Amino acid sequence: MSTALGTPDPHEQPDNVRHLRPVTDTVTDAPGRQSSPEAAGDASPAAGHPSLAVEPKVFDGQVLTPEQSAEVDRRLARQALQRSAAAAGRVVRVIAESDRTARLKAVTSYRLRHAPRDVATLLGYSVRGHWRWAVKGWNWLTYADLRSDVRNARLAGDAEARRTAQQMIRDDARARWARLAAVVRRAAVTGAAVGPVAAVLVTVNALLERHEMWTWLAEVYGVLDVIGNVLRWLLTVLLVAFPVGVLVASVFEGRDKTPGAGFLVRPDRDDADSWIDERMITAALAHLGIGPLAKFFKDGGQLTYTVPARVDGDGTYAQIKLPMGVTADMVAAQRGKLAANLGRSSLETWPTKGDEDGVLDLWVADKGKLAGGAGEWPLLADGSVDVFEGVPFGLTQRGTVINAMLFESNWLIGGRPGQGKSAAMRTLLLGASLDPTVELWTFVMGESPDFEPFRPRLSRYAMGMDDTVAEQALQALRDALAEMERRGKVLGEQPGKPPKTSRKLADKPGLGLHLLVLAIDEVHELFQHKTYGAEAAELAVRLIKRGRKYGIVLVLATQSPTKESIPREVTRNVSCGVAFAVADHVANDGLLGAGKYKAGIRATDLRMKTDRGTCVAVGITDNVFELVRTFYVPFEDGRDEVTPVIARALRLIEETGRTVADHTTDTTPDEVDHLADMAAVIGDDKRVRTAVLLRRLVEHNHGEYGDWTFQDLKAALDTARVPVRKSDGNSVVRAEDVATAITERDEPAESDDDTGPAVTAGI
Ligand SMILES: Nc1ncnc2c1ncn2[C@@H]1O[C@H](COP(=O)(O)OP(=O)(O)OP(=O)(O)O)[C@@H](O)[C@H]1O
Repeated sequence: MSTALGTPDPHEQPDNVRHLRPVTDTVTDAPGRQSSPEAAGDASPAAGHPSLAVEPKVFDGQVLTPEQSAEVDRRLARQALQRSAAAAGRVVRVIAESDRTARLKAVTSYRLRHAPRDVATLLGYSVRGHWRWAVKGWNWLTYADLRSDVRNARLAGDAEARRTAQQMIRDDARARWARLAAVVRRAAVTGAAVGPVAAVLVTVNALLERHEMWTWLAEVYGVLDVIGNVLRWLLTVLLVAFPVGVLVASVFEGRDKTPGAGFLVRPDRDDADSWIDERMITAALAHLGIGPLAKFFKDGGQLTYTVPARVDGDGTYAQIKLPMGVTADMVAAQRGKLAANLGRSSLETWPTKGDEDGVLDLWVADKGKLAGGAGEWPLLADGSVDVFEGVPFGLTQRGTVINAMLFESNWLIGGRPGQGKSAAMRTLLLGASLDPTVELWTFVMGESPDFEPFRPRLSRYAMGMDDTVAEQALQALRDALAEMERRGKVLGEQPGKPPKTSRKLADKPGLGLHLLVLAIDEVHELFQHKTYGAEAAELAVRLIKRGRKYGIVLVLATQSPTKESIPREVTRNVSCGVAFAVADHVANDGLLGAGKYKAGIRATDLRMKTDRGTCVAVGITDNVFELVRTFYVPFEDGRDEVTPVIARALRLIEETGRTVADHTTDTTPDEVDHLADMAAVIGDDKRVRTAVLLRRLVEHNHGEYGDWTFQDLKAALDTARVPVRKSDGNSVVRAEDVATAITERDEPAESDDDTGPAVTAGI
């Protein structure tokens, strides 16, 4: 509802008219904004000036209901609030701006106050940076890093690593001089080409004025002048910028905390948690409860670290000269306590005797590093082997791959049941099988299929609990010994003083000087055999002592490395001892050698199951011992990764034009050649009585004929079509009949055989 009103008197408003506004409501609520003249000026009391005619104003208004009026009030209140907030914001901004200025002033004055200290710090960084550069330069010039490798390798007794580092120094020096020579040569060639031209230009310039020169020559000089000016300018800039740049770079270098100058900073390590340093070792040793050691520390003694704690593979190594009255054995005896003091498990802590009784070699594994297996066998999918270089066997505690030597090395592998002996032996033989010249004889003295996939690659193989296997293993030892004699003669005829079995000789098929590996699993069964044990032990000892030189080696595995089951001479003379988890110090020293347990080299600390596949080994590297995580090539639970490797090994043999030497003799009773045996035992006799023939057969091969009766003999003769004749009332077998039977049997084979003898692996 709208209404037109007369001259407004704001004090006299009808009740229901609370707000009257001009039609063109130009009055704004915003402060500072101009109100319209009608609203602001004309409606003011000044309008009542006497000289001014009072013009009645007409307002267009609206009569509001109380609710609408309340709403307008609220809106006005909100706008007033917003105006106040905006005003307050402006005040805060002003304060803040004045704050920033104050802060700037404070910071500037603080910086100025501390300027001398800051400059000193920067100078300090710069000096340190220059020092680091000098050290780096010196290290580079003197091959300090490689020399340190040589020193460490020498201390560790690692001849191979030492030789490698020394060779690297020589190679590096040669390359460096060659580079220098190349630079000098290039400079000389450039000087020879540019020098004369420059000399001519300088001379001409000195003798002639520019206007006297040909125009083009003067232009050349003009260009040269410009280039010269630019270069001069650049040089001036550089003379200022270079020192500044060097200063800035040296400050950055000085702030760098990464290892560079080795003795200024500790080597960076990812596994900071696992860090073991001399301080921790000293504290751990001080709390072992060893009387003389505790007294030494109490009296203020300081340990001498002949090798300071340093990263060594997956752990830390240190060598310590122990004080008077303390031996390394005493520390080794407290291994558990030492491990606890260092926050490690026993298996991760290896205190052993150094070069002398009073020198402690300590190697501590990084926490949890030994828990992982060795990973995939490097030759699983690809590759061949030079057995004279070694076979990948496992990872050392330092995390490096061990190339185990089979050539000239006899092995004794032992440990409690199910800890990985056969698997380790399998890995060694698998590696050897990938050298096409290697001949493998394998006997398993128990019912175990561990080596079944090897069959086609083996020249001799027998597996089982019965006596025939023991007999064949014994025969193999006898034959290996005879082979050794033969090789001795062949080797003696070779050039060289004295000639030595080598890769070169092994590669000559006619000589038969290739590596012959005779592996016997569960060998204690053979050595303890009541009929064949004594002879087997004697032959094994002779082979171990003398066979190496002729390329014949034994790899023996056993669950029971006691002196009753393994001859002492075998234990003493094998070069590589491998102990998986063992029960006691007797088994430990039986495998690793006398005194090893006392010296801290203990497979007793390996845990059944948990440390399956991990062994302590001696003789497989130049180090006193190795803790080895062996590679595992599975052959169990329907998983067979051995057969493909054997197939590859056979292909390698084929590619070299060889065949697997087949010396397989009588792997089962049925394969015994009865006729040949009869011919052998009849010898030069024309005929022998059947009773004599049977007796001689039993003597000849007890395993095969020991339980034969006359019926068995008769049946065998019938099968071979050899008649039993009568002579002076006795039943006899004639040599002539046996020979005829052999001829008739072999005839078809002989007629087929027109290809000549095949070259056999290694022969
Ligand atoms: N290097 C390894 N890594 C992982 N597991 C392994 C390793 N070696 C062996 N094993 C596991 O241990 C089991 C037993 O291994 P293996 O048969 O070689 O033991 P063993 O000591 O020869 O036992 P036994 O004395 O009974 O013949 C294997 O079936 C395998 O599961």
